This record gives sequence, structure tokens and C-alpha cells, in this order.
Amino acid sequence: MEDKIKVFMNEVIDRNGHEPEFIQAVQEVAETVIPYIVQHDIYHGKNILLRMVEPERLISFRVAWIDDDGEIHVNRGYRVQMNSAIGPYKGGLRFHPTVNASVLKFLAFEQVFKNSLTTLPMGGGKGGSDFDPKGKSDDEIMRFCHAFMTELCRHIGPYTDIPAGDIGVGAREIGFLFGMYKKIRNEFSGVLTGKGLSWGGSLIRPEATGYGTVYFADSMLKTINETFEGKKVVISGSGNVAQYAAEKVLHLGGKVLTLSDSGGFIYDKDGIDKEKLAFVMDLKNNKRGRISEYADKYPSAEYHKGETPWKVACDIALPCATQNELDGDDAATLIKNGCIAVAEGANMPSTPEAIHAFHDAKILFAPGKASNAGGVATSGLEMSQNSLRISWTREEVDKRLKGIMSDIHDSCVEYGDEDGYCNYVKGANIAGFVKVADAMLAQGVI
Ligand SMILES: NC(=O)C1=CN([C@@H]2O[C@H](COP(=O)(O)OP(=O)(O)OC[C@H]3O[C@@H](n4cnc5c(N)ncnc54)[C@H](OP(=O)(O)O)[C@@H]3O)[C@@H](O)[C@H]2O)C=CC1
Ligand SMILES: O=C(O)CCC(=O)C(=O)O
Repeated sequence: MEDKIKVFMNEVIDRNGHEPEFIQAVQEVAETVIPYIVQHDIYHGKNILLRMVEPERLISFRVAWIDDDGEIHVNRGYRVQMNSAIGPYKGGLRFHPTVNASVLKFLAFEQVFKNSLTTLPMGGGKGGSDFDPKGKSDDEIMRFCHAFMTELCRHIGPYTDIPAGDIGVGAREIGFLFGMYKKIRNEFSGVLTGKGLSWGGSLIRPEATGYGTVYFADSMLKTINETFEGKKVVISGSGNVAQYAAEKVLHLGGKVLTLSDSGGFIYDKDGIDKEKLAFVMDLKNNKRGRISEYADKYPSAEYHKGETPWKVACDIALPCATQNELDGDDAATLIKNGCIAVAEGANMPSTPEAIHAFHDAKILFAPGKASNAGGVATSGLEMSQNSLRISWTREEVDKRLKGIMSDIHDSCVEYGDEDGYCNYVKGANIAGFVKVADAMLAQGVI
């Protein structure tokens, strides 16, 4: 079996060797899915995985924009349209200086499996730009988003490709992007998700990724007769996913000890309660400040500059910032300190060494493509509401989100069982693969 995986990976590396994040994401899938393909005649010999690792389309374009001082800047924009076997391309846009083709291809590849797991009819895509929103005025953000959309609008549409937010792209950016799409195409449609409530957005979409991650973690905990009640929870990030993961942990009776940003992390020994979390939301979403300011406001907190929070002893860890933020040493520290469960809110935050350590220690570990699927699932629900021209209540959307997360958990258990221990990585990869592979087989070699 190892030979087969090696031969496959050599071919992937030959074509994409300069794209480390993409290779990392493919390797993880290959290790779990190739053995399954070999055991199942209908998939064997069809080169399905080899077709899945090649984007159906990768668009790269110039984005020229003018700052508040009249200076002209050029950034690179992208959209990776990875796989449309089960529905139109769907996935977020990331604005961050680290964005490149490798990062977006890994995200788009993961998205294909994630979207399949939601059971909703969505293919996988991802896009963005190496534009850095930090320190830019609202007007500069608007001009950049408008310039970005003047090109992107040719490649997307409510039946073709439906982008949404990701790192650096929140409600403000989606508004500017939507406005320009509407103006150019003269069409008011559900072309983007994460829209504002008064112009086609869905209740619970802002909360969905964080809430969904905690719902998934709760399902995992139930398998060992545990709950969030009274548990110490360490969270990284302080953006959209981290904020609502923290909120849901509080709803379920857990104690949130940490949050972070790219500057460092804060540890509040008394816990980040509802009022303190409201401060963080205002700091990050309105004032666009740094997490270090939390420690200036609350004396119970320490700020650890340039560090990640994994050395803080906890029962549950929720990495919600970015890829490869939790390595093998961090995993060893978490395990040593008694951590029983890790659920990824971010995409691929744990390195392969960290994942192996979690599996070896047989603690509960949920990969992002399963545990953070609540965001895109609720985007799918936003698309449904747009098509039906109705808005569901908060309770209705939350109920559907919970149901979807519970079903994803069950699919992982179905495909991931290893003598009583659930390997959620294997479960998510195989369950996500089967639906897409069946559709690809039905549609022929295209
Ligand atoms: N938004 C969504 O619906 C979904 C998001 N995700 C994933 O969740 C993760 C977080 O996204 P989201 O919360 O939306 O993004 P936000 O932009 O709202 O927040 C990102 C957070 O991560 C921190 N961060 C970003 N890059 C780094 C880095 N290189 N090192 C340390 N910290 C970093 C940011 O800190 P700083 O402000 O200093 O940059 C910020 O606190 C990403 O992996 C994303 O792909 C997954 C599914 C859906
Ligand atoms: O809601 C969406 O379409 C995108 C969510 C996303 O980018 C992700 O799941 O990583």
C-alpha cells in the first residue's frame, strides 16, 4: 500500500513540488483514501484522486488600486475552481499577505471534501489575494474590494461559483464585493454568502463556523461520556471563528482560557466570560485592535508576545487561527497536560506530526474539514433561502446547523472506526471522497 501512495504522491510532487501546503493536504488525503480505493473495485483504476488534485480551473489576475495618498498598488488576485462534480464551486476568499497558489489550492482541495461532508450540493473552490487589510482605511478596503471584483465577476455567479469570507474577509468586505458585482452584472442574486441580513444574508452565518466546531467537539465528547461543562478550553485566534467558538463554549458551560492573534496570546486565569468576550468582539470587529489590549484592560490576564497558547494546560483545544499553527511539540505538550480533545476551527492548523501524536495518544481529534464545516454548511443554507426568497428564523438555521454537524460526525464514525477508536481524519476523507467520486464516475472523464 505504501508503494501505491508513494507512486501517487511522486506524480503530485512532480507537478506541484513548489507548493508545500498543497502537498501536505494531498498527502493526508492520499494516506487514508488510497487504501479505500484499492479495496473498492468501482473506484479502482479510474484515477479519480489524480483528477481531484488538479484544479478544474485556476484563475490569477492583477488587482490595481489607489490608496488614500493617491499611490497606486498592485496585488495578485486568485480563484481556484477545484471541483464541481456535486455542485457549483463554493468556498471563501482570503485576503492576507501569505496568500499564494499553494495556500489557495490546499484550501480549495480541503473544501471539496468538506462541502461533500455537509451533504449539500456544493463543489469546492477558494480564492483571495495577497492584499494585507491590516492598517488600511475603510475607503482603501472598499477600493481594493471593488477592484478585485471587477475581474472576479467574470468567473463567478449563483449557478457557477459562490465565494464567501475567510481570513481578512468579513461582513465589511463581502458588502463591498457584493455591491460591485451587482453594479457590473445588473443582478441581485445569491452570488456571495455571508451577506448582511437586510440584503440576503442568513441568520447564524457569522456564528456558524465557531458554533459548528463546538457542536462537533461536543458530539466527539459524547462518545466518551463527556461534555463541555466545567472543561478548560484553550482557543487560538480572535477572529470570526475563534469568537463564536468561545461564545458557544460559554453556552455549554466551559471555561475559555485563551485567545490569540498573530502578535501573541492572552491567558486569562479567571476565564473569558460573556462580558470580556463582548470586549474582544468590539476590539477586533469594530476597533480593529490587537489582542494584547485585552491584558491592558483585564488584570487577570497575561499577554505572551510572539507565542501560541498550546502550553496552557487544558481539557480541550480549539485551534481557530491559521494553517500549521500547532506542531508536534505543541501536540506533545497538550497531551502531557491532559488534553482529551482537539477540534480544528481553522483549516489544517495541526501539522502532520501533531496529528500523528494525537492519534498515537488516542485522544479525540477532529480535522477542520469535518469540524469547521458548519460555516460553509450555513452558507449552503443561505443559498437555499436566497433561491426560495425567504428567511428562516435563528432557531430554524441553528437547528439545521446542529443536525448537519451531527450527521458529519456520524459519517466520520462510519468510515473512521479503528477497533473502537475513531480516526476522524480517515473518516472525513473517505466519507467526503465517496460522494464526489460517485458523481465523477457518473459524469464520465471530463
Ligand atoms: N470564516 C469562516 O467561516 C471559516 C473560516 N475557516 C478558517 O478559520 C480560520 C480563521 O478564519 P477567520 O476567523 O474567518 O479569520 P479572521 O480573519 O476573522 O481571523 C483570523 C485570526 O487568525 C489570526 N491569524 C491569521 N493568520 C495568522 C498567523 N499567520 N499566525 C497567527 N495568527 C494568525 C488572526 O490574527 P491577526 O489579526 O493578527 O492576523 C485572527 O485572530 C482560517 O483557517 C479559516 O480558513 C474555516 C471555515 C470557515
Ligand atoms: O462559507 C463559505 O462558502 C466558505 C467557508 C470557507 O471558506 C471554509 O469552509 O473554509
